[in-house]
Amino acid sequence: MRIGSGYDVHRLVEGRDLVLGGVRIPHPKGLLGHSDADVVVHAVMDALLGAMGLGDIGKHFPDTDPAYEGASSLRLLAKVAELMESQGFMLGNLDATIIAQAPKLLPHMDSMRTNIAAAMDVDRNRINLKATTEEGLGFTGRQEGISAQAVCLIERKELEEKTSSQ
Ligand SMILES: Nc1ccn([C@@H]2O[C@H](COP(=O)(O)O)[C@@H](O)[C@H]2O)c(=O)n1
Ligand SMILES: C[C@@]1(CO)OP(=O)(O)OP(=O)(O)OC[C@H]1O
Repeated sequence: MRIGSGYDVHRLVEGRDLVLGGVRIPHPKGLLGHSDADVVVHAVMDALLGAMGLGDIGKHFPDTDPAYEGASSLRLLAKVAELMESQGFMLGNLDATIIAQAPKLLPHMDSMRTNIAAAMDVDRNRINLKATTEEGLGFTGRQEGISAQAVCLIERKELEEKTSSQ
């Protein structure tokens, strides 16, 4: 079994859509980035790549590559899931926290969870998402940006198959 952690931040600006977990959320500002800047999906990808010992998203999807301009981060997550498959790993579970003073994310959590599970082709019960405000403190509290953290466990597929057949 291997553990990975991920962290990402994007700045909130006017004139951009707010996309979190692949859900377009109504808000006066959106996150700035080369891709759709889906900060929670970025943290999830970094956790998975970290667990595999394969670096980070900047290494796999450089922000200098026009191919990723405006890219759906869920599509990049699907590529990371393919990489996991090719390396012989499966997801144990993953848990992520979105740190956002606003908007209220609870009503969108279920859709985000469904999207992440679908992009990875795993059961929803392996994914947990949470949100917290920063009680008005710091850059997230001032609504200058949104950050996200993720941790995951992955396991070698043959090990899982052996255990489940015992
Ligand atoms: N952007 C957010 C932040 C929080 N939530 C939900 O509210 C609960 C309480 O948050 P606190 O920061 O006051 O502890 C939290 O557990 C989330 O369920 C949210 O929906 N959207
Ligand atoms: C996703 C990528 C690639 O488009 O760009 P951004 O959306 O800017 O995101 P960031 O977390 O700053 O860097 C990772 C990049 O690989």
